[in-house]
Amino acid sequence: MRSDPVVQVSGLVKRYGRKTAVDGLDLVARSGITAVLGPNGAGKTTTVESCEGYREPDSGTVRVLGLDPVREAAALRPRIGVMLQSGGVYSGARADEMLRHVAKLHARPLDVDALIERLGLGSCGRTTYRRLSGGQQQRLALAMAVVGRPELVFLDEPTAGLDPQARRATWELVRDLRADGVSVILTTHHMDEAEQLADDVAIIDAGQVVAQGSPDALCRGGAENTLRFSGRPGLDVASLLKALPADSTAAEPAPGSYRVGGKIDPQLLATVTTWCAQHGVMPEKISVERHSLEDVFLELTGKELRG
Ligand SMILES: Nc1ncnc2c1ncn2[C@@H]1O[C@H](COP(=O)(O)OP(=O)(O)OP(=O)(O)O)[C@@H](O)[C@H]1O
Repeated sequence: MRSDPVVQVSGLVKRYGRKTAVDGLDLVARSGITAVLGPNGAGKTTTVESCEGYREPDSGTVRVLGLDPVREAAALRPRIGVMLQSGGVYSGARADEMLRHVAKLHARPLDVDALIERLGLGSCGRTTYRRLSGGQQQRLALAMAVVGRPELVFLDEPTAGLDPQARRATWELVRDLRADGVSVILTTHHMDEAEQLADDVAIIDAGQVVAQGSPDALCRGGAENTLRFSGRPGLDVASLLKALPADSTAAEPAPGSYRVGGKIDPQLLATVTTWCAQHGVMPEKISVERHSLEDVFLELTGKELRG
């Protein structure tokens, strides 16, 4: 059983003028890493900013570490770390100065030099913020969010625009945070990032959470999977289909290559092999293809991640 919620959002509504950005959203995040996925404009940033206390809900409630992020901001701020997509940094300040300054504001900061090294920022300590590359600015923002050893960190697209090496370094840091007992809420457009890092994934579309669960559960649940096998060409797929439960599909997309779609469970596998046995077919290369998180995402939202 995972612990008490670190974030609890109930019926959150947030409008910008006539645009409803968040539309009665419910979200519970527990300790560990929670990834928030959704197409462009789904309401991820608005939701996260409401949790950070930057936006006041039009209705609904938000609790972060049990506190109201707007009314109890003073108590909450020292306990959370926030990585913004941009801004919040004086562009003339040096990278290392800024990080040391933020570290001093906290009682038990991380070792600044180790953090700089960890994120590959060693070469740019004396560089002013405005002269850092986009990826370096990104990593500095991450360092500033975590240096105070918060209980909970919000990371908004922490690896957007990073090269593969910097992405991996960021993933390692996020995993270390979890190992240290820090909870992480991260928004991302990268399915592999959610699959690699998250204990829990919430998919947001049109201002609501449309699915939530572990990456594994999301891939297993709801979405149908595919069973493939090889056999001699020209098998009677109509006969196979008759043996299968309703709502299944059976096809021979290429000669001798068969695909069965539907709820693939041990019973269905037994039905297929029994049918093969009855028809003197030796099924070869039987495999079950699980849907990826990306498949699940597309199925639920009907949209590509970058819309
Ligand atoms: N300050 C604002 N004023 C007006 N509309 C806004 C504002 N901020 C966001 N919106 C609108 O609210 C909706 C939700 O935006 P939000 O930034 O929360 O989505 P998102 O899921 O984070 O998107 P993205 O993946 O593109 O960052 C969008 O339609 C956006 O255009």
